[in-house]
Amino acid sequence: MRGKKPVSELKVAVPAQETPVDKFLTASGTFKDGELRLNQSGLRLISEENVDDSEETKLKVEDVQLSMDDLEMDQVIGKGSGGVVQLVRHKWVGTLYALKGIQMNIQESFRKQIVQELKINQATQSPHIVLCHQSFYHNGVIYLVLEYMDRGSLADIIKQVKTILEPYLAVLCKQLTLDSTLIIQILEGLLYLHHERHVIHRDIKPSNLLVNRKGEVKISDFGVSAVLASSMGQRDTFVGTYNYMAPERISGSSYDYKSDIWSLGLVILECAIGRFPYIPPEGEGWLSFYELLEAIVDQPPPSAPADQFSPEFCSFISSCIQKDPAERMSASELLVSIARDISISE
Ligand SMILES: Nc1ncnc2c1ncn2[C@@H]1O[C@H](COP(=O)(O)OP(=O)(O)OP(=O)(O)O)[C@@H](O)[C@H]1O
Repeated sequence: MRGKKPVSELKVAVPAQETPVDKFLTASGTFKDGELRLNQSGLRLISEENVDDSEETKLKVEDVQLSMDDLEMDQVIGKGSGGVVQLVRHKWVGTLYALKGIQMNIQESFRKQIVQELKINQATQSPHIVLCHQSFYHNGVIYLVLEYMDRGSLADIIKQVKTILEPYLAVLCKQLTLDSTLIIQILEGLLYLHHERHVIHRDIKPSNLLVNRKGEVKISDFGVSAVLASSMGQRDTFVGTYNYMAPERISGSSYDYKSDIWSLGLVILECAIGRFPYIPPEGEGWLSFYELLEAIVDQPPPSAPADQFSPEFCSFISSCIQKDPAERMSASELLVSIARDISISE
């Protein structure tokens, strides 16, 4: 291809950090330097005589290793047990990312090893999983450069709207296209993790289900906690909330993909009724968090109130929240059953 240079020959005159962005960006937001064009859609080489717009000539900005110097902090958008999540902007290209910092009090060599493992783990490609573009290590903190989900998490949404209406949650909604419903999107994400990546997420909860303005719902934190735990030789040490954990995990039995389905059922029920489905004994709060765990293991599972929700929705919830994993449906079985319900209703 005429005019196309190997990437290794690229010479980019990087402006000094103090230089204002508008000195090297055109009004349309394109950075120009000789044959180089850098804009919202990525990095391109353009021969003066032969402008080739084919996909092959495009290099995404995420294909080049990012560092802290490339990113401009905007604001803190969340806080997890590992550290804060900040909204950041790529200084040259303007793309927004969620930058998650994980502070770990472990040896530097260990942290570098974890970043290496995370890079291998970045192969995830599913429209239903939050993309981790890159990871790097900076000043004692491991940073993940994540796809920015601009409507935050389901936890944030539940706080704002109290309940999410069944038509949006459920499947039998004529106004919405099939794949726009929340349940189907999460199930597709789980199907990908379980069947293609052969991993259990282990931490499905409202704050790990992120939403964007296009109405897409994606599963986040996939692999990150698993990689961090395994890198530290603590695969079974769980940090986070136990509220959504399946009974077989709480009681220390062996568990499989179905444990994610239990968590999904509880999350969807919580979205529908506007509160965590397990309620403490009348007039009391949970005396301790062990009481809640005991209730999950010993009590009958919660269900969707039949007088408020459709039989299909109630049956979906009960197919997920079965205490015996053998009785619980898998992601693929749930998707098949939803498709069957839809075809019957049409
Ligand atoms: N990619 C993202 N886009 C937009 N907001 C995000 C993104 N990732 C995380 N957040 C926000 O940051 C919050 C904290 O996320 P984080 O993953 O650090 O912790 P968590 O899942 O809430 O808790 P834990 O660390 O216990 O798992 C989320 O609830 C969400 O509001």
